[in-house]
Amino acid sequence: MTAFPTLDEARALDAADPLRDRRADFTLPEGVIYLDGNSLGALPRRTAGAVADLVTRQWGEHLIASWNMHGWIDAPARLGARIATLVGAASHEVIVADSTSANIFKLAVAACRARPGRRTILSEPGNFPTDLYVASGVAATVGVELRIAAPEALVDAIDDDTAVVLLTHVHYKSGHRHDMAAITVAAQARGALTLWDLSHSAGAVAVDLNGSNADLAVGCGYKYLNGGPGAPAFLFVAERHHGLLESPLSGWMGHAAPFAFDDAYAPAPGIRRFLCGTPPIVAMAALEAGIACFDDVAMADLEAKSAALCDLFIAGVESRCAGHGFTLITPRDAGRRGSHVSVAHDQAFPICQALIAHGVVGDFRAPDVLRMGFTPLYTRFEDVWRAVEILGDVMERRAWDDPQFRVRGAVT
Ligand SMILES: Cc1ncc(COP(=O)(O)O)c(C=O)c1O
Ligand SMILES: Nc1c(O)cccc1C(=O)C[C@H](N)C(=O)O
Repeated sequence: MTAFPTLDEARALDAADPLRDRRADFTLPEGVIYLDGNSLGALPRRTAGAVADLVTRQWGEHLIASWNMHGWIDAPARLGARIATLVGAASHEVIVADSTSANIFKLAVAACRARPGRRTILSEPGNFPTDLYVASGVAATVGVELRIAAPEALVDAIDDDTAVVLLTHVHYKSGHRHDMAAITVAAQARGALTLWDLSHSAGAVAVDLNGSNADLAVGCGYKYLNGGPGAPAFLFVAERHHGLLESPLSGWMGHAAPFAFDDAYAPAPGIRRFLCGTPPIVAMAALEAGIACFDDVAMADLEAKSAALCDLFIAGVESRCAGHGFTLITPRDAGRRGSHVSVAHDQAFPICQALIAHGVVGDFRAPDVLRMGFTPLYTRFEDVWRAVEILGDVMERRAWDDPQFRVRGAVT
C-alpha cells in the first residue's frame, strides 16, 4: 500500500505538478471539492464569453451569414480534429455530432451492415446502460443478436459470427480500463470490428486509437471535455473504413453536397457522412471552449497526474478510512483503470450525500458504489487529501446516518 502523505506533502505534489496552472482555467465554487468531473465537467472560464459572443455578436448581428463568416458549418469537423489529438486519431477521423447514444447507434448499425452474415454484437454485462440499450435496438434493427460475455471471457467469446465488439474503454462504475490494443487484435483476427465508448477516457487518460488499430469509437463531450450539460458527442471512424461504412441516419448534413438539395442521398466521402442534422451551434461553442482547456497539455502529463491522484485516494481510503467497510472495486494498477476510483459500501448512498453536505461532491452508482472522479486538469492533490480527511470524519462520526441523507432525487 502507498503511504498516505501529510497535507504539506500533498501541497508539495501540487507545487511540482506540471498541470498546476490549468485549474485557473475553470470556475470552481468556493468551499467545494468537485470530484464528479467524470459525470459533468466543471465550467471553463472562457465558456461564458464564448457562448455570449456566439449568441450576441455572431447570431445577433451576423445572423445567417455566420454559417460561413464564423465557421459554424465547419464546427463539427473543427472540434473533431481537436478531439482527435486527445484520442490518438488523425484529424479527419473524428467528428462532433449528436449524443453518444445516437453515435453508438449509427456506428453499430454501420458496423453490422459492413459484416453481412454475422449474427452478433458482443458486449459485456454491466456496460453503461445506454450502450446495452442501444445495442439491443441495433440488434433488432439489423436482425442480429446482442451477446454478453464477462470481461475475462470476452476475447474467447469473439468468433466468426461476431460483427462488432462494443465496449466502454473505461468502465463507468468500476473504473476498469480494457486493453484496447489486445481486444482489437483479437476481434480483427476473427474478422470483427471494434467500437469503443471513450466517454470515461477522452481527456482523462492517454488514448491511442490508431496505435491500437481501433476501428470505431464514440465519446461524451460533457465529462472530461468540459463541454457543458448535454454537450454534443464525438465519433471516430478509422480512415480505412471511410467510404465503406454508411450511417443509417442519412440526414442532409452527411450528404456529399448538402446545399445541392438533391432528392437522392449520396453520402459525403469522409467522416462527414456520419453527421445527420444541423449541428447545435450554441452547444458547439461551449464544447469548443471546453476542449481549448487542453491546449498545450501533454497527454503523458494528464495520464501521470490521473494515476497519481487515484493512487493518493486509494492510499487515503485504505489508511485514514480503514475499518469502515469500504471495498476497493477499481484496479490498483494505474494502467488498468481510468481517472475515477470506486469503493463499494452498503451505505454508499447516504455516505455520498453526507460527503456532498460536507463539500465533497462525488457520486453514487447503484446499488452500492461511491465513485470519485479525479479530473487531472483541475483536481489538486490537496483536494484529494482533504476529501479523504472529510470521508474519514464522516465515517468516524457516522455523520451519514441521518434520514436527510436517504432522500433520493430523480438524478443520482
Ligand atoms: C460510458 C457512457 N456512455 C454513454 C454515456 C451517455 O450517453 P448520452 O450522452 O447519449 O446520454 C455515458 C454517461 O452518461 C457513459 O458513461
Ligand atoms: N449524462 C448524465 C445526465 O444527463 C444526468 C446525470 C448523469 C449523467 C451521466 O453522465 C452519468 C455518467 N455517464 C455516469 O458515468 O454515471
